[in-house]
Amino acid sequence: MTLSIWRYAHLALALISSLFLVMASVTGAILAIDAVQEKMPPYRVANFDQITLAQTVPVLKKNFSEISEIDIDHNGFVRLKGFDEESNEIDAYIDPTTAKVLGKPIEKSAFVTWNIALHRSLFLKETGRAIIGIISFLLFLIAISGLALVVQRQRGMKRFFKKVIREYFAQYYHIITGRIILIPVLIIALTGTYLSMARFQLFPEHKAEHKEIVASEEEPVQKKLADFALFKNTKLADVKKIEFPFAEDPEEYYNLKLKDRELIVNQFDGQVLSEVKYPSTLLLENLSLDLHTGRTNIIWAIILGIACLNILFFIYSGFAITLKRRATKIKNKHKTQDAEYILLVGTENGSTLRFANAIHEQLNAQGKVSYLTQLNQYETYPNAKYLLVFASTYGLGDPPTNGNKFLQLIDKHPQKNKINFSVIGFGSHAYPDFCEFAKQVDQKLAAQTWAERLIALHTVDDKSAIEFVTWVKAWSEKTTIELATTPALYAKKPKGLQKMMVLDRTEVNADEQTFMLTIRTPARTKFTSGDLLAIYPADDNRERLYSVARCNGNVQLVVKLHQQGLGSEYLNKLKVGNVFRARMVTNASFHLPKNKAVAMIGNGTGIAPFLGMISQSAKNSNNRLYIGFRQETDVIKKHKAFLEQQVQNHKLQRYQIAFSREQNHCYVMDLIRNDAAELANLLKDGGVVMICGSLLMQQDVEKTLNEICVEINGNPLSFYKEKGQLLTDCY
Ligand SMILES: Cc1cc2nc3c(=O)[nH]c(=O)nc-3n(C[C@H](O)[C@H](O)[C@H](O)COP(=O)(O)O)c2cc1C
Repeated sequence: MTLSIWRYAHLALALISSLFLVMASVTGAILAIDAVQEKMPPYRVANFDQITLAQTVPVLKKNFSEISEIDIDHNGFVRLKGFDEESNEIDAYIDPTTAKVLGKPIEKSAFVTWNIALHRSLFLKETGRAIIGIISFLLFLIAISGLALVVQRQRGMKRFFKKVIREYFAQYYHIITGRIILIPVLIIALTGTYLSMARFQLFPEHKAEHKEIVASEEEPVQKKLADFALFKNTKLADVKKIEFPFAEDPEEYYNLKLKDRELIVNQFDGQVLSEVKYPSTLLLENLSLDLHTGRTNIIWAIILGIACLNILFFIYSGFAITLKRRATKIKNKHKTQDAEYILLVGTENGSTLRFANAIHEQLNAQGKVSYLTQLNQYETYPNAKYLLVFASTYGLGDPPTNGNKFLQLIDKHPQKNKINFSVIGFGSHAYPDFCEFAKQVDQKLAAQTWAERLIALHTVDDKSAIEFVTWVKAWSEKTTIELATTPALYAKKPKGLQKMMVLDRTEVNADEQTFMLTIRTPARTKFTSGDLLAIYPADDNRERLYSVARCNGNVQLVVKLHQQGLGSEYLNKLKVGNVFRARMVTNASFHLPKNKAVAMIGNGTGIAPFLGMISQSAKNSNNRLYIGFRQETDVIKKHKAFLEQQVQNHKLQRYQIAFSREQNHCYVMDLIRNDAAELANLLKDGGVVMICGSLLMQQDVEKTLNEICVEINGNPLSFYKEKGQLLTDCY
């Protein structure tokens, strides 16, 4: 229940405000760049924060014949208005310690002024300002409801920053970036709201009203300005403006506007004649402006800019999540009262509905009267013979939102006839309470006098079509209703597949049971050696990944043929000229590092990405290769010739091959041990070790490398791993 309130609040608020938020975020990001740029001119002097008025005012008085005022802006730039010794009018940034003119005041560009107007009021004057104020407040509510959703999802505040289980891109990064950027977004929203409230004078207005000052009758004597206690104790950084006395008249004073108060100061002896403190609402308004604009701190301005861009990403990913949830719709041909088969679905993100729909459609196609609905729509079904419950689990083993009332509804609507029920739980072993809600439903139904369990509870881990088919078979057998048992029919079809063509292939090598494929991808496909080719051999969501090399712009891979191996048998059936559908997956953690010495270590098919990396290497690269095979075959002879060529081209420093089943058999570990000192040195000097091939080989290689590193370098391999000097791609 609580989840749904937060979710609907979060979504409704986002829907209402999204258009305005897009505009405010884009203009906000531009203004953040402007805030950073504003600080670029070198008008802020060194040690600005340490300079006192006693160091500034006398110097300025000496160098200018008349000063009307100085302004100190949020960048720490000091602007002086007055006249110089030659009576030229001055309005410029100056060095407060030397009185040197540094530059002319910078006017904001027309584009930035336009942006500010749009950001503050949408060009709608007061109405626009009111809208923006409301949107700021809505953003605050969105952030709070988002925070509540993440806390619920993570099962408590303490686990707020714990690992998020990745379901798909939009969902994952909505949460990940949301957690990081939450504080800046809350600050933007709160300060924006406060500024709008201040603008509409919702706080008492403040006017600095000084008491009446009576000038002394005595002839004033000018003390040294540098000796004024006030000037000595006041830092320039705490001053916003000083209005200078117009003439040497006892009734003319310094008017000092500090950050928190305003002072009237006697120009002859520096006495404070009147002091008015600003109210806290005004101080808060100034703080809000600093925090909202980032005008006082360049790093904060950058964070605000990133937060604005992130709000745009939230809008995109938030709507992507919503659309995904609503992707499958429920369609019924028959009425509830007539239905013999009642299918009830408990889903949060819609995938369970896809499975239920597939069964619903098959039943309808066979002329059965089937009715599909959500768990919370449960009622009495006068004609029902079969009840099928498809239930996912969320939170702490809780029901999904559309099933949160179901257990109570079972008590509320006892059925009149006997009904055979079957429960299928959808969940994930990544969570501790696997399919907990489905288990509760199964037990609750079993306790009803009208209900008879047809088959035991079945569970489906991570939307597995294969596990779902186990239930399909069991239910079909009991009911003698034929249902499709091909997993592919229930699986989500992978998206974004591209057509690829086989350009070349070798025969399967009899000893190694390996073969090499060269494949052409569509022209604009981006990939490099070390990336992965993803194929879907059964046209379902079962994916098989292969490490590839990029050779002459084509994909090259070495495949080990496994008996009844889904992926390898599929690839083995491909002939030159065949076209199939697949996609390239970027594997950035296994790309060849630039400008680093690299030791490539692998066995068997693990050579594939290395062949591409070597041919893609720059001349005189400090690469070496240690590779292990069973026997020397024709394909390996070809590899050898290729490697020889690369050594001559200075793309590979050297290579060594170990054959485990040749006469003087040796393993890749032996090669490593022989080169122990070199490899230890390579790691010590910041070089990288890349391992590709079997997991068993990886374990042995890491063990050997660890021994070498401890012995020679005095550091375990984990020391280099943490520094990203060990890259692996093993299977
Ligand atoms: C935030 C969250 C919490 C989850 N909690 C559980 C859980 O406690 N137990 C479980 O078995 N599965 C849990 N799951 C996994 C889902 O039940 C599973 O992915 C299911 O197939 C989703 O079905 P749906 O797309 O129909 O909502 C959770 C998933 C998410 C996103």
